[in-house]
Amino acid sequence: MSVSYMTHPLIRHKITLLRKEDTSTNEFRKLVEEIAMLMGYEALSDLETQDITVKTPIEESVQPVISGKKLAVVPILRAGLGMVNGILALVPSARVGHIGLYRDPKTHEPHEYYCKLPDPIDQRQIVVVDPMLATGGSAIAAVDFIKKHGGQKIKFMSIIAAPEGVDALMKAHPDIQLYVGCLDRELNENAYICPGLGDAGDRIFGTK
Ligand SMILES: O=P(O)(O)OC[C@H]1O[C@H](OP(=O)(O)OP(=O)(O)O)[C@H](O)[C@@H]1O
Ligand SMILES: O=c1cc[nH]c(=O)[nH]1
Ligand SMILES: [Mg+2]
Repeated sequence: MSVSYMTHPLIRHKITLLRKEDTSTNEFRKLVEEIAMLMGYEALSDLETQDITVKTPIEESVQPVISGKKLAVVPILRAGLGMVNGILALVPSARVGHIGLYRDPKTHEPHEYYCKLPDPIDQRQIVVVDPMLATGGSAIAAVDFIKKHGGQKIKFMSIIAAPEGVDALMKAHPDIQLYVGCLDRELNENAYICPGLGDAGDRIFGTK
């Protein structure tokens, strides 16, 4: 598995704003979408293209376009939903799958409550999105599910990750490509990322 950590100042700047506890729900949502788009720009640099013939005012020419139908964005609900439009702004014709998981507050184990993927999935480039990679339990369960349904080319994008989550995901799925906006220090006793940004789902949807 390859892990890429974002170094672009625009991404790092927006992640800093995201962390502030007085960032409003509205602002938080916008930032998550913008960061997803900027990270997507980096993560999709090897996206498949196909050649088409276009007629310019001067002449006919063969030029590349994105094979958009071949991409699937798969948010892990709920918080991953906040990143979807950022990726769709780059590849509007991408398909969207959904994986519903919540972390048990006591055991921190992921529980699945919804799954729907584009069919067929085996030839698609899949980009799983979730702003937080903490213990890695949710990410591992999501990739397990995608592979069980035939997904093979998998990228995973998280805005903030803990070292524990990166290690666990690398161990469980060494074949995927991971893109991390910022690697934080550690998990606390409640398996929250420190310094982190709190509960991403609650901050995106204004719950709690
Ligand atoms: O790496 P892990 O330890 O599994 O933690 C990360 C997961 O926790 C959060 O979801 P949460 O369970 O809070 O659900 P929500 O998005 O509905 O708030 C987050 O969005 C990840 O999916
Ligand atoms: O810090 C964390 C850990 C898991 N989920 C979150 O939303 N935040
Ligand atoms: Mg949450």
